[in-house]
Amino acid sequence: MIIAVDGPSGSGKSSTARGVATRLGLRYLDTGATYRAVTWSAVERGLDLDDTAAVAQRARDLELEVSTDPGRQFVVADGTDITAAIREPGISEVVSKIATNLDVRHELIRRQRAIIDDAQETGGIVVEGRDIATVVATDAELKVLLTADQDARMARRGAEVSSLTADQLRDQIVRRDADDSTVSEFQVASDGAVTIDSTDLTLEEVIDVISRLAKETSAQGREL
Ligand SMILES: Nc1ncnc2c1ncn2[C@@H]1O[C@H](COP(=O)(O)OP(=O)(O)O)[C@@H](O)[C@H]1O
Ligand SMILES: Nc1ccn([C@H]2C[C@H](O)[C@@H](COP(=O)(O)OP(=O)(O)O)O2)c(=O)n1
Repeated sequence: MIIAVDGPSGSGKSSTARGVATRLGLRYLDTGATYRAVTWSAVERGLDLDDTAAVAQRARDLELEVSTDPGRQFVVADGTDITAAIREPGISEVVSKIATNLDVRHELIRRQRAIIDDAQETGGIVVEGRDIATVVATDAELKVLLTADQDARMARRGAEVSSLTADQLRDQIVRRDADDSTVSEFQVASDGAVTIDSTDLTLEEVIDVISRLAKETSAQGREL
């Protein structure tokens, strides 16, 4: 089984998807981490992030390992553990430049699909990002568009990274979503996707709803 969770920044995709995977005994893939890893590597090498060909070459050359264990997340790039480094505000500020590079997307989608294929042999995977239902795994059995209103998303991110100024917070949520929307459709539900508005739901409630939908979907599949 593949469960796709897409949505804007701060809607709760990572925490919800990880919670659902833990509860249902599935693997978990944070596709945003792959874009962050390429960003980290390009910055570390001092590449001009506007040089799309050079950054795309970096994406192809990068040796990347992304954990799919929902209980033990890590990202290793060219032998360096960058699990914490990719969450730094400096990476969040520029990651959209890399995520809007279509050659980078091509390479990372290829890698994401290989990880998803591997996970199918162990029962399935919850995959979260921006384009999972529409591009990466269009055959996902369950597709969720997770939303929350802008104020809730900014408040959540602010609570998570207390050092951010109001301007930085707005940049990370509003400006980044606007830039990312130019290459992926994650503001409107695609065909067959269920929209869950998490503004007034707790994390546990969202995990409950998606887990229940997954069980229903899987039971329907067995009846066919
Ligand atoms: N339904 C919810 N209610 C309140 N806080 C939430 C909810 N879902 C997630 N959060 C919190 O909001 C923050 C951002 O969530 P995250 O999963 O990183 O979002 P995304 O992956 O969509 O950017 C985290 O601190 C998380 O614990
Ligand atoms: N499938 C995906 C996943 C992430 N991205 C982009 C969108 C974001 O700007 C970056 C980082 O994604 P990530 O999910 O880590 O971002 P946030 O958790 O919302 O801060 O990558 C994408 O374009 N496609």
